[in-house]
Amino acid sequence: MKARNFELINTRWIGDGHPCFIIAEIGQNHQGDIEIAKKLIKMAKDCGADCVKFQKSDLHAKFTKSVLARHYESPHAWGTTYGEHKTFLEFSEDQYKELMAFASSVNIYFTASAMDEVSLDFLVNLKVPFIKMGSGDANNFILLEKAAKTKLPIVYSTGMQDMQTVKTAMERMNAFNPHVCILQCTSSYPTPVDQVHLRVMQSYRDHFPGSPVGYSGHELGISITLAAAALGAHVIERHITLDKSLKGNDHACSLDPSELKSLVEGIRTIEQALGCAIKSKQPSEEPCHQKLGKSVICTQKLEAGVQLCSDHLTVKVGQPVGWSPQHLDQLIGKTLSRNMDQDETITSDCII
Ligand SMILES: CC(=O)N[C@H](C=O)[C@@H](O)[C@H](O)[C@H](O)COP(=O)(O)O
Ligand SMILES: C=C(OP(=O)(O)O)C(=O)O
Repeated sequence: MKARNFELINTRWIGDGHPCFIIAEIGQNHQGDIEIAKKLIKMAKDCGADCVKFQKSDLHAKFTKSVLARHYESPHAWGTTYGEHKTFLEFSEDQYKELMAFASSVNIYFTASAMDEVSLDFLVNLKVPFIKMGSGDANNFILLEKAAKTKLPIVYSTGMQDMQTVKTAMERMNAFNPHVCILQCTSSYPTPVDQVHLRVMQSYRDHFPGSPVGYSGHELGISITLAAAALGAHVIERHITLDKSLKGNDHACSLDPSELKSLVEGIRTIEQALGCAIKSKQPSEEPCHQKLGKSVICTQKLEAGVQLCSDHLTVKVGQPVGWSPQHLDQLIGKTLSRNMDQDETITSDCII
């Protein structure tokens, strides 16, 4: 069976046997202001996220002229046309370099989604450790293949797609690159609870046995994302914000600092609680076992040399804790080494 893990970043693996990798998606919640972007990077680090992520576009490579010229009437618009709006939110290549250096100075991983071929080339040159492919490109096989050919690991989000498209996309990427992590995602802001479908993660696990599987969420709050972690998500991505009431399409469904901190703490607690699949008595159970654990007990006074039969034996809470009830059958036919009282616990030294 293929191992479901790979090295995402030098020494940091994702997948089975490794901690959940938590991506704080800054996206365009920086309001086009590099100082706010730095505050968000610092906030993500302080809250315990593993990585910050931006969205890199070359507007003429990503959008047609008519889309850029389209009137953008929205309370979240930063310009009168969609082009003006997106230009306002786009950082320059030098600003990306500055942000990457800042992330490195606060010791958090940095990457961005490559939203077109020009941006992919730029991010590769920038030497981001892995490439995020967002849902807008989840069916853009040409760009996905180009990303795969860079040989950088890929985190691939799958909003707005069906299973057949996702399967084809994975095949096309895996032909060049085995290191693709796939995220369940619904691209609505905020996502209605009944359109989240965390169970898709299990379908991805079944269909892509060599791939880590995670969740990129746009719902309100943190409980659904915690559930994704409890279902074993290897990677979690959520948008972050300094203030949910700020202007911008994504702020309302983003996590503020207190939510991000709670999410990270919750994920780390869940990971510990998921533990391992081997059932065994735990060290912390010993006091309860000593107080309430049952033992095999004599039903009557018995003399040394008696051969035990089932009528001689019952199961009760006794002192000391002795012969375990699950092994009661092994006592039948055994000879007592000493006299025993009614209600006395059988211990291993009571039989020959
Ligand atoms: C699918 C996709 O790319 N979604 C992104 C990631 O989740 C979003 O952050 C969009 O960039 C954002 O919602 C767009 O908002 P506007 O159109 O107001 O700039
Ligand atoms: C759109 C993006 O992500 P997702 O589809 O996971 O929301 C992105 O990373 O730019």
